This record gives sequence, C-alpha cells and structure tokens, in this order.
Amino acid sequence: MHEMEAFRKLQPERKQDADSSQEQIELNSSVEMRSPSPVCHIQPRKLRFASPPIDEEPQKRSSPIHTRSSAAAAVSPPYRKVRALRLFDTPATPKTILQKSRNHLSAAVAADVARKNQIEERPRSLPLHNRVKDNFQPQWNVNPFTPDSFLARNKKRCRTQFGRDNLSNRSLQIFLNSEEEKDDGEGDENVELVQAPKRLALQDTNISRYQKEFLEISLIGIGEFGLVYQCLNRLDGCVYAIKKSIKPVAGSFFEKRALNEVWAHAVLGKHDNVVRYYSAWAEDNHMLIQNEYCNGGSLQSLIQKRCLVESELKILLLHVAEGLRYIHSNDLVHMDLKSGNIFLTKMPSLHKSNTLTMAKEFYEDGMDGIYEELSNTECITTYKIGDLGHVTSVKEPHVEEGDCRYLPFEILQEDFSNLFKADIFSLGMTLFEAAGGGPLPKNGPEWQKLRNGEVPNLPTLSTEFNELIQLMTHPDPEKRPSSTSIFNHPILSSMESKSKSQLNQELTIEKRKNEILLRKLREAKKLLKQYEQNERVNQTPTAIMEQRCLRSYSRKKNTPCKMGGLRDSNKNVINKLNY
Ligand SMILES: Nc1ncnc2c1ncn2[C@@H]1O[C@H](COP(=O)(O)OP(=O)(O)OP(=O)(O)O)[C@@H](O)[C@H]1O
Ligand SMILES: [Mg+2]
Repeated sequence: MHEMEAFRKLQPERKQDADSSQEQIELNSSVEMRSPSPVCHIQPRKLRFASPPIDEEPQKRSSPIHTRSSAAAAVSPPYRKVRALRLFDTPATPKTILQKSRNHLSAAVAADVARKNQIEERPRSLPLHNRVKDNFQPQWNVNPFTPDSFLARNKKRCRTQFGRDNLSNRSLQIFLNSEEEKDDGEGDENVELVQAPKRLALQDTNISRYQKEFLEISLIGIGEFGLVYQCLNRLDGCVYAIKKSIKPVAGSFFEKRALNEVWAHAVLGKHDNVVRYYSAWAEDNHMLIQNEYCNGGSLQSLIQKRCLVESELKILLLHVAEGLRYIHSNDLVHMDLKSGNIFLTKMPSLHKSNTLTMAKEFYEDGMDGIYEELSNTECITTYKIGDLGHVTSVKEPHVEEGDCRYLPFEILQEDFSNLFKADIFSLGMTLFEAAGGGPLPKNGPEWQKLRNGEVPNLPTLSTEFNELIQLMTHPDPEKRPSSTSIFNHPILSSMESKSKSQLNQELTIEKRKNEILLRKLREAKKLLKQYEQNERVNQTPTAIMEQRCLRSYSRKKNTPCKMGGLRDSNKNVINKLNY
C-alpha cells in the first residue's frame, strides 16, 4: 500500500514528463501522437529483473515499480521473441506505432522514478532514447546482424548495463524478459534479441545518409526539380541514380511533387519499362530518391546527337507503350512523358561468359559449336519511363501540368476527362521529335498546328509510322489509340518490323531457356553418375558374387577353355570378402 502511494505521488510529474515525451514523439514521424496514459503501460513484470539482486541492494526493491512487477509477473504472456522482433521498427503498423509511443512514455516515467529514488546513474549505452531527455543524442542503432550486436549478446555486459537499473521501458523489459527466461533455465540464446528500444529517426542522427551510404561519382542530369547524381552504394557495390531536390521541399510546391514521385514509384513497383525505385528519404529538408541508374542516359540526350531510324523508333514505341500500359493498368497517368523522361539502359550480351563456359563443357559432350554463335550478341537497349513527379490517379486527378511542348490541348484547357490519352499524345510528340521532327515548339503557330491535327509527315518514316504518329496526336483524345492497342499494333507485331536489337532480345530469352535446360541436363547426368557409384559401393558380397558368377558364366560360354582359371580366381575373391 505504502509503495502504491509513493507510486501515485509520481503521477503529476509523470504527466509532465509524458508531455515532453509527447513532443519527442511528434518530432519523430515513426511514433504516433495519440499515446495512452503512461501509467497503465508500465510493464512491471520485467522490472523484477531490473531490480538489484536481493542480497546486494535490498533498499532499491522498495521502488513502486518493482513492487508492481512481481504482482504482474504471472499474467504477462511469454511473447518475448515476438516483441523483440517489433523492436526493429519495420514494418510500421498502427499497432507497432502505438507500441513505440508507449515505449517513449514508459521511458519517461521510468526516468522520473529513477530520479525520485535518487538512483545513481551509471554510464550505459542503451537504451538510447532514455537519454534524449537529458539532451543525449543517440548516435547509432543496434543492428542484430553486425558484429556490434555481439556486445548485446554478452550476458555479463548486459547484466552490468541493465541489471541494476530501475528502468521500465518496454524494450528493456524485453531484454529483461530474456534474462528472466535465462534465469529460468532457458539458455543464453535468448539474450541475442536485445535491441535498442527504437531505431533512430533520421533527423536524430544528423548524419547524411547520402554521404554515409553512397559515393558520389558524377552529376548526370539537371532537371527543373532535381539534380541527379550517379552514385555507388558503399555497401552493395551497385551504381544508382540519386535525385536530390534542388530546393528545400517542405511546404513548397516541390514537396507534393517529390512525394508524388515516391508514391508513384512505390505503387508501380518493378517493371522493365519503368525506371526502378529503391528508396527515398529527406536530408536537410531536401528530398532524395534512389533509383535505378540507366547507363544509356536519357532519350533527349540521344536525339540531340542523332535522330532515330524507324526500326529504333519501333523499339522505343514498343517499350514505352508497354511501360504506359503498365502505368495505366494501375489507373495512373504519367502526365510528363517526354524524351527527357525516357531513359535507356544498355546491356551487354547476356551471360556471355556463362554461355562460353557452358559451351566449352558441352563440346566434350559432342555439342560442338552450338553455343559459340550465342555468345556473339550486341548490346540490348531497353527504354524506361522515369521521372514520375507528375503521376496522378485517373480516379482523383491532381494534374500538375508537365512540359507544354508535349501536352495536348485539352489538358491546357483543364479537361481531364481522358488522361490516358494525354499520355498517348505526349508519346506521339516524343516519337515525332525522336524521328527528326524536333525541336518542338513551346508556343506559337507551330505549337497550334501540332495540336490541330497537322503533324507533318516525316520523309524518313514509312506511311504507316507517320499515320500512327498522327493518330496518336489526334486533337480528339477519343480517336487516339490506347497503350494496349499501340502495343498490339500490326506495325509492332510484324516480323519485318523486328530490328536487330529486338531479335537480340528474343534470342536472349531463348538463350536463357537453353541455359536452364542445359543446367538441368548436367545435374541429371551428375545424379546418374552418383547413383551408379553408390550402387557399386553398396553392393553386398553376395551381389558381387552373383555378378561375378554371371560374368564368369558368360565368359565361360564365350571362352570355355579359360573359364576354369577365372572361376577359381573369382572364388578366391569371394572367399576373401567373406572373411
Ligand atoms: N535513373 C536515371 N539514370 C540516368 N540518368 C538519369 C536518371 N534519372 C535522371 N537522370 C538524368 O537526370 C536528368 C533529370 O532527371 P529528371 O527528369 O528525373 O529530373 P527532373 O528535375 O524531374 O526533370 P524535369 O522536371 O525537368 O523533367 C535526366 O534528363 C537524365 O539526364
Ligand atoms: Mg524530368
């Protein structure tokens, strides 16, 4: 009772502390604001193990929290492992967010209790967020897969750090729970689940993720929104394109655009004809987006050097139409399709070395030369749609007009009734530009003409291709083909239209199939060999005898005069085996 009263006396201060904790939570986006009362979230059971050993510091056991701990010990469910997993912070669900906020509040309460009881603080590194209150900035997280986490597995060290502290935050309890279970005889492996109570929010670390994780190689592009750098990820060794907003994004028009881009990428996931997205984060109020690096640069930079021939245009059309088909199938529209937002990746002949190695192996099997030809393919170009900053949903469109050189008239008139076809118009304009019709006008009579159905025929293109461009840029959006009908257009499906690179692609697919089949064949051969060897090893003396008898019988039949001698030697062998 006396202990409970002491506990209740702490309430006003605890409330105050909860308020300051609340501030912390608001700063940290990963923690939900609506937090329950701190008092009801003290998890007393684990604190029993935070209390000092009975024989060492008995006076500390009078702490109200400790008293409560023993009372609740019996009812606390043994979900230690599950809780420990939650400490890794992902994925954040409403439930985990709520729990994190509880951690904050519990920590604040615990710190208060500690102060009240004038418990000597000793230096310790965990839990990190308990120190935020004392202006201690956490410097790191505990990654369970790194050698650092080994420290946390060290039972002795952990006990010293935590065993006598009077803290009640949830993660500490998880740690202590593992200690409890160890004490109960469960074994040392439980301790390894110890983790800092929460991961550091980016804003807490003050370390530039960009600098820490990436090595900047070069500036590869400057857009209206961002600077794009080619970067090497220090950890995985792969090259990425990182787009950094030029201006601070918070509260500006660019904020929505940046978020739009990230959201669109996240929804669109992975498609061969859409630039792949890896991650996004904020630094100093700037947005950074880590994307797939397209080593062929943009289509814009390519057509600044030369126009594309019809066979190349068909590949471009095929790929971009396929990317659009995918975007449109998600009820999204790009709204800024143009040569500057189409990127190229150039892949050298696939598995060249693999194929060669395999070819050599198969020469031995009498498959000479079959794979030799397969290793002589060229680079394969893939066109990818990028820069998803203007993407919007057709269901609830929020149209931020893209580049006016590529936009149809209806969009400028704010008619958003057929946004899919706006993308088709932009693609038509891009083809026209890439085929040599550019540079495209930004306004004026030329601009008007292109929107009035007066797109001129280009002499370098076939009639069909010219007609297709004119159809795609038709003033009436309804008349323009859909991305699916472009994809299935006869101009793209006929064999003659297949360029060398398209054929290369098909060849590559077939090569992949071949490789798989050959691998399977090789494995089957190995298995057969192994099986034969095992058979030989596992043969019993009787079986060997039978086999030899059979052999000698057949020999006898063939060479009757020699069989007697052979039969005798076989007998000797069998006798030896029997002994
Ligand atoms: N993934 C990538 N791989 C290679 N280069 C890229 C990549 N992303 C962007 N770039 C280069 O950076 C330039 C600008 O990129 P992006 O279009 O994404 O920026 P932006 O600021 O949105 O441009 P804008 O709004 O002017 O179209 C591109 O034209 C291209 O040269
Ligand atoms: Mg762009």
